[in-house]
Parts: sequence; C-alpha cells; structure tokens
Amino acid sequence: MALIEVRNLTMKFGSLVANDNVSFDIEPGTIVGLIGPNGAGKTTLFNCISGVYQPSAGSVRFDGRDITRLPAHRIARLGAVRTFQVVHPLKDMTVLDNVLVGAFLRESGTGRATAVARRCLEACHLGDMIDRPAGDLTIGGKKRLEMARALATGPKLLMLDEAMAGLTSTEVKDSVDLIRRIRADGITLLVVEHIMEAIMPIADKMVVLDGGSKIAEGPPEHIIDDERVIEAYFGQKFSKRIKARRK
Ligand SMILES: Nc1ncnc2c1ncn2[C@@H]1O[C@H](COP(=O)(O)OP(=O)(O)OP(=O)(O)O)[C@@H](O)[C@H]1O
Repeated sequence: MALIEVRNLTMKFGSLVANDNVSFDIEPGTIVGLIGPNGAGKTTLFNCISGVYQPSAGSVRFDGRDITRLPAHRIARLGAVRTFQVVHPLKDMTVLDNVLVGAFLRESGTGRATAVARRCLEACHLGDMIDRPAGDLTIGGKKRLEMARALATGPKLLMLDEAMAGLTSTEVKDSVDLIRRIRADGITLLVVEHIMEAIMPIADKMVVLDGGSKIAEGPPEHIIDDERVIEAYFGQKFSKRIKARRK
C-alpha cells in the first residue's frame, strides 16, 4: 500500500487553479522529488497534503487513512510533517528549545523529549549549537534546525520545501547525505527542490508540475528525457548537462 495517495487534487484561489486534478502515489521508504517552474503549484500541493490548505476537490490518503480535511496539527500527529521554504525559527529561543517544540509532539516527558531533540540535532550537525539562540544560526543552520524539528516529531513522511535553496555547495552535499540517512532510517520523503544536481541522484521518482497540472511522473532517468519536462522546465542545454554528469 502506498504511504500517500493523492487523487484528483484541485486547489483554486478564486479563478486561479494552483493545482489541477493532480494524482500520484508515494511508496513507503522512497524519496520523491517534486519539481516544476516557479508558480507550478509545488508549495500549494505541499500545503494541501499537510493540511495548511483544504483542497477545493480531490483527496489525500496517508497510511490508508483519508486526511483530506484534517487540520495540519492532526496530520502532523499522524506522522506527515513538513518544513517551510522560508524558515522562521523562534529566534530568541535556544536551538534545543526550538527542536523540543517538535519532540513534545511524540514525547510528553521532558527528559525523553530532550533526548529525542538532542539526537535529531546531532543528526543535523547542530549538536554543538544547542544552547545558542536560534537567531544566531546561518541560513544553512536554520534550514537544518527546521529539519531537526520536523524529525523530532517522529514522522513517517517528511516533506521538505526547498531545504537546499540558498545553501553553499558544501552545505548542499551535506543536506543530500542527511536526506539519504533519513531515508535509511525508514522515513519516506517528498522533496520540493530546484537544485536538480542534488535531487536527481537520490530520488526514486520525480513528479513534475507545470501550470498546476502534473505533466510527468517517473524515475529521474526517464524524466530527463521527457520532451514536455525539457520544454517546460529543464531546457535542452540543462538536460544534456545533467545526463553528462550521470554517466
Ligand atoms: N494563498 C494564495 N492565494 C492566492 N494565490 C496563491 C496562493 N498561494 C499560491 N498562489 C498562486 O498559486 C500558484 C502556484 O503557487 P505555488 O507557490 O504553489 O508555486 P510553486 O511551484 O511552489 O512556486 P515556487 O517554485 O516559486 O515556490 C501561483 O500562481 C501563486 O501565485
């Protein structure tokens, strides 16, 4: 059984159709990359799956259960957790306290929640920053903090919205390693990403949106050759460059 089943999902803002009849599955233990040009509807789809928005039509099933109309906090409690494209840590709180907010979703005791939060911070390379105010972190640090907070909730599905945007190339490599390790721990990932060199090598499947509609779905090596995706997003030059790198 798929972990996520999106069926005929449509999201309208007035007359603007941000997601148009989108359907796809996410199998457990996989990494799915969600890509498409700016304004394609990727973040809106994230918001519909995670309960930030209620879709205008269609359904989302998670782990066999219809979650279409559930509020975000209930979906998070069931184990589908997202990060945001623009990170907003609680700047005056310490790095540890920021992650405790996530850990308390699954652990009610302070001692156990703290142990979970510390473990997630270590995994996200923030172990030596735990007592610092979150506002002191670099952009890369804030993005890792956001991941640590999401991981601390003990998710089955982690949805990352442009977790690598604005990072240095070394930080991007570290994030790719971290995503691989998260998957190895049995967590399924849905990743919105514009950095193709980062997402293509690790994704089991790509879903491509354009103008709100799904225009392609499949393994990265098929997506690279898809004429509609090349036209809408990659461009010929980019597609050749990516293919050359994969050889
Ligand atoms: N709350 C909203 N109210 C009105 N229109 C919205 C809202 N959120 C998104 N949109 C519109 O829906 C469309 C899809 O936007 P969305 O942010 O989902 O795209 P995206 O693929 O995530 O883009 P990007 O790559 O730039 O982040 C855009 O035309 C956007 O202006």
